[in-house]
Amino acid sequence: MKLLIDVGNTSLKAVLWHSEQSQSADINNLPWLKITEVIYACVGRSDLLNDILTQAASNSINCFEAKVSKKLGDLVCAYEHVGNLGIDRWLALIAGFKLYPNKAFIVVDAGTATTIDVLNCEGLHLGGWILPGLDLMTSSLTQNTQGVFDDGKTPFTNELGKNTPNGLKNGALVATIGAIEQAKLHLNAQKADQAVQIIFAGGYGSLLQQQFEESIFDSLLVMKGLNYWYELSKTA
Ligand SMILES: Nc1ncnc2c1ncn2[C@@H]1O[C@H](COP(=O)(O)OP(=O)(O)OP(=O)(O)O)[C@@H](O)[C@H]1O
Ligand SMILES: CC(C)(CO)[C@@H](O)C(=O)NCCC(=O)O
Ligand SMILES: [K+]
Repeated sequence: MKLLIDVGNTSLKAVLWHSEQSQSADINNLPWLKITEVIYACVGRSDLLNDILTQAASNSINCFEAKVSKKLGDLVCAYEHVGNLGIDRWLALIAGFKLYPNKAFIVVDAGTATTIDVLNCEGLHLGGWILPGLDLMTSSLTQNTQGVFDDGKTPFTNELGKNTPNGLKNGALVATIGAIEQAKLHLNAQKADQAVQIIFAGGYGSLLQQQFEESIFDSLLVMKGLNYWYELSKTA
């Protein structure tokens, strides 16, 4: 089985992958005898990752770090400086492309940051946006103003706010929804007759998914991307 690791800005996630199935991994007690290779991606540095890579090396297990490339199969990256695109964004696009081949889609990864990426039906990444994640949006306001406060229990909804926590939380949610609506315009301009598939991932992905009919949430999107990246890189 493979050990797949996704290091974000807030947390490290690891799963064991075997015969197209994922299984949660206990990073304090990894089954090194059963692991054939480690495939990882990181957008920030991590001591925990370094520790796992050291353990892999002492077990003579090969480790592969996923990197963004200008092309991967039929997928083409929008960035001129591909090394600047977050690897988590590229992996989410790779996974989406495998899930919906020849289909235009938008990937929304909602974690510490919210990223929105647009891919057309030819596999061309048209580009995307980076927004503060929902928590960053609200905390930047509570920390930089006198009067804006959160009560720790108000949910994110798309209603108009009639008190401060409502105004704050719902403002963050609708700003994010509005950005996704803007992303749809970039694909509708290309193909007016086709519905656009939206794929959500990340800690707030499930909440956002509920705002868009016929969209999907896939908590394993980046992990699936790691797995496909490895398969495609081997044959490239
Ligand atoms: N059910 C949930 N599980 C985990 N995180 C959640 C959940 N609901 C909301 N969140 C929020 O999602 C964020 C974490 O998301 P995620 O794990 O995708 O990001 P990350 O890996 O920490 O960050 P990034 O990849 O953007 O650096 C936190 O802001 C957390 O408060
Ligand atoms: C935006 C984040 C932090 C989201 O995890 C990550 O994708 C990243 O560090 N990106 C680098 C900048 C870019 O994607 O243009
Ligand atoms: K992430």
